[in-house]
Amino acid sequence: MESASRIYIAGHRGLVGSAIVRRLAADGENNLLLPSRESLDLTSQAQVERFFETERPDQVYLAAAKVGGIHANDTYPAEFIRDNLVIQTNVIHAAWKHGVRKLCFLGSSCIYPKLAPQPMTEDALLTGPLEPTNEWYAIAKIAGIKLCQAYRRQYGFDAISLMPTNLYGPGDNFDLQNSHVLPALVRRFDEAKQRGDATVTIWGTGTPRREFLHVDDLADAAVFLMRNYSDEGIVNVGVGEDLSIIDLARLVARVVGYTGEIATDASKPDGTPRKLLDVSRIHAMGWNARVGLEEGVRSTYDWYLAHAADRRAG
Ligand SMILES: NC(=O)C1=CN([C@@H]2O[C@H](COP(=O)(O)OP(=O)(O)OC[C@H]3O[C@@H](n4cnc5c(N)ncnc54)[C@H](OP(=O)(O)O)[C@@H]3O)[C@@H](O)[C@H]2O)C=CC1
Ligand SMILES: C[C@H]1O[C@H](OP(=O)(O)OP(=O)(O)OC[C@H]2O[C@@H](n3cnc4c(=O)[nH]c(N)nc43)[C@H](O)[C@@H]2O)[C@@H](O)[C@@H](O)C1=O
Repeated sequence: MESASRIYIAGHRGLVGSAIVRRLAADGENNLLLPSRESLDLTSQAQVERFFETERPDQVYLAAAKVGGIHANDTYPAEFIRDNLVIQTNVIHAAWKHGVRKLCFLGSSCIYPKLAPQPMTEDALLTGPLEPTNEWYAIAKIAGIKLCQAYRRQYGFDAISLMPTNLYGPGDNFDLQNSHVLPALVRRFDEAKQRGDATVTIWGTGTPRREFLHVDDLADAAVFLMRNYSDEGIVNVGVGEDLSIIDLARLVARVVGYTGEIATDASKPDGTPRKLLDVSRIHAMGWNARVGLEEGVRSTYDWYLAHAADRRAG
């Protein structure tokens, strides 16, 4: 039987979108709208309007965005601010206009000030200057939060905003230049092991601290909040624990089986010194992350190995 709710997952081929599809499918949701990128370019207002008018989704998970790690954010500031502003404005407006019942917007922990007190509570938003390497992306994400809040206040549109910490898992981007640190290190250590390299050099000083959430936990939180939360306040989604980048590198090296040296390269940017979310708000609602970091890195490495041949072919 077809589920009653028509659910559109924007960005369903990406890390987060594909995890939300898996999570909803596991619950028996089989009325998912998954248009191809070729048939629906979300930067085109006309295409977005036509899609919503024709398909009439009931719910929307907005997981389509221009996304990347520290180097990509710093190198393509125009694309990061423009694409994200345009995609989210097109989708949020069309969703409201065509009667969507509920929308989930995904922000990021980088919306908080560079030197926000740790762990960062939701109230830290707009209390200080942003981290320069990703301020373009962060400004777009803050505008997305404000769009959701404004459409709720003026039109009563039920749009909620989640702030995930750094994510990883199956379906991640393993590009050496443009990805986030965790997938980059998985690939770097795996390739170094294959070649028998004596040293792997990671970017920056290794001292910044980051928090990592498995994408299946994020998808679970997004579905949980869509079912149980309806307010304008943003909600942090993380594990509430962080580690230094050098310790992450040691963990990934151990999982991959790389036994050489690990060096640091201080000429590369560190980014924000620490980014740890205060997750007491979502814990108080009854949600907790489940996947431990080592277990998550192991399963991500397995996924990477199973798909490395596809990547080489592509
Ligand atoms: N990854 C992370 O660590 C974090 C991610 N987030 C947020 O989660 C959300 C999803 O990120 P993530 O899954 O990692 O990113 P990915 O890059 O893995 O996926 C992004 C998706 O958006 C789609 N997309 C991009 N531009 C367009 C467009 N113009 N038209 C249609 N589709 C488009 C891509 O399509 P295609 O597959 O065709 O390229 C892809 O499926 C984003 O809002 C991001 O900001 C928040 C915190 C951390
Ligand atoms: C999710 C989040 O992601 C980004 O912020 P970030 O956390 O700084 O990003 P990152 O994962 O790329 O790096 C984390 C740390 O790790 C170090 N590092 C070491 N070696 C590699 C390496 O090989 N690749 C990368 N990418 N980083 C490396 C790197 O120097 C930095 O100190 C933003 O785009 C932001 O917009 C955002 O939302």
